[in-house]
Amino acid sequence: MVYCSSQLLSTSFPLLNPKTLKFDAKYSKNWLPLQSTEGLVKGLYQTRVLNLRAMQEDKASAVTSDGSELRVPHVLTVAGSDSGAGAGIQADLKTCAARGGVEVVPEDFVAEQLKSVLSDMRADVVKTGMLPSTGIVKILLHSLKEFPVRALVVDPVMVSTSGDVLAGPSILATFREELLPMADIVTPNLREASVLLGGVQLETVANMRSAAKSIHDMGPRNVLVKGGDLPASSDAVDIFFDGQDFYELRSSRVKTRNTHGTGCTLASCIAAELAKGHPMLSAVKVAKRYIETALDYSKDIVIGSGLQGPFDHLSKLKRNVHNAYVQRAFDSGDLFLYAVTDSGMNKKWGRSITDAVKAALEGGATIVQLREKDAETRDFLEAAKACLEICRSKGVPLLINDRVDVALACDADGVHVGQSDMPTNVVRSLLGPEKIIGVSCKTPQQAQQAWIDGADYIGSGGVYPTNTKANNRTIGIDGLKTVSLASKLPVVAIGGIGLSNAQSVMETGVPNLKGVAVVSALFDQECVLTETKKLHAVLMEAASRVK
Ligand SMILES: Cc1ncc(COP(=O)(O)OP(=O)(O)O)c(N)n1
Ligand SMILES: Cc1ncsc1CCOP(=O)(O)O
Repeated sequence: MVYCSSQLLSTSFPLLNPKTLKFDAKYSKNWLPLQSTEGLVKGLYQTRVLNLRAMQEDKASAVTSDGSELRVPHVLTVAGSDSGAGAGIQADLKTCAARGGVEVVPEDFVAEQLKSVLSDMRADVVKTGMLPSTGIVKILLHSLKEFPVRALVVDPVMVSTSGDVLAGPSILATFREELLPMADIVTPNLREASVLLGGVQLETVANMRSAAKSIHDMGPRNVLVKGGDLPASSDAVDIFFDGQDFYELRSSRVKTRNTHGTGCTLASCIAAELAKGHPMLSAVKVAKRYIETALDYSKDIVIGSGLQGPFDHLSKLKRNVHNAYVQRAFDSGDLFLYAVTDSGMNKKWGRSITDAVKAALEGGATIVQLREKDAETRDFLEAAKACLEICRSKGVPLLINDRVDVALACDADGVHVGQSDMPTNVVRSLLGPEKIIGVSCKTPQQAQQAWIDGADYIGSGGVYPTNTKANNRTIGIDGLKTVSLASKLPVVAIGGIGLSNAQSVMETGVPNLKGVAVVSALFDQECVLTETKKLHAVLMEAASRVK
């Protein structure tokens, strides 16, 4: 069995002497030159190899009874880290272990590691996974007495997915008698709960409740019996018992083979929430929701061909995991012919938003904004999703007017906001660095602020009077020039612009004025396609003159 000490050391102590746990050049001397000359990646694998190598080095100097040197074979693996553990350094380690190349780390070594980490980093919460020997459990308990933590989360890993019991009778007794009484929460699945209780059958939610109670009697402050393996259950039901009340925590069962590591993940998430200071029940609820979401995001991922596959822990950080679309970077040229929709106008002419957007794209629109002032949220979202598909097929960005929530929900390319909408810096923090943000500006100060707050472009106007937006102050061509000259961001002109005046707007000659944004000139017209084509031609003509 490989009990990899580098799990404990990997992130914090890359070049440690395993005996003293101090930095020791001895453990780097053979390694660093190789690393620097070969340009190898530093990181997890380096640590693991070093630890193995370090341990082996000490052994290599041992002498056998007949006086000859006991030479332990060394394998140096130079590879990447595969978090799925099927390839890379993890596969190398497992293979070496299988072939007799790695040994279980000595208990005093684990004790030293725990001491080093707990005394130095003052952990808030400790979470345990598979503990391979009674000695190591005892060392852990001893360390926790010496360096108390706020909470101990015990994931009693005792039965493998294939059903093998990983913990022998003596370790089981230590779990029951010593580890569980110190735990703030223990999180057995059905098989582990059954093993802890001496082999009782657990087949119903009622069984799970009595198991939670019996395990609680062993001493942990809280028990979570996980019912993922409960037969004939459409929900994933877990029973949480805090010694007083039972809570039946249900989530929908995600149909996927990618469930490898859910137990470790759930317990780690509970630990993370506790470390942040959250109460136990809410930590458990968050963890359960996190698992459900991550499983759902990863349900169709295909990695490996075994019975179980890994899921994507970082799905929350990646919007729309299923969507292979990679948004291209914003280009100020996108502002050339900016089509801004208006549901009232399209309704008046008897067409859907999607038909209107299709026609505008066909006519040459280079960016689209959905400005659906009267739409119900759900209809707006549906329209946005449909238009997004159309725009993406043409490689044209689609922005949402005002509604950051709608943009996030459909993963639109960005948002346009006005001076009384959500502040631009808040929009940026919600949307992240890649999305496009436009801001309406009528003054140089607003333009300066938009730049500071992280906008990508500004919309400036109304250049001319308009019937589309009520009570909108007109700034004229001069106002547009003043704002554009002051702006560090590209500018699109808006307000009352159409075939008759687009050329005058573009001929202002301010270099960062990149195009015109229009509503009625395209959408309050019988044929969107024709009008867009005509406006595109006018803009092209103007652009050729300016050059
Ligand atoms: C490109 C572009 N420029 C300006 C506006 C106006 O936005 P805002 O000031 O938020 O007013 P409403 O559009 O919300 O009425 C715009 N939408 N697009
Ligand atoms: C939304 C907006 N913001 C400033 S003017 C305006 C309306 C533009 O519409 P139109 O192009 O029909 O004048």
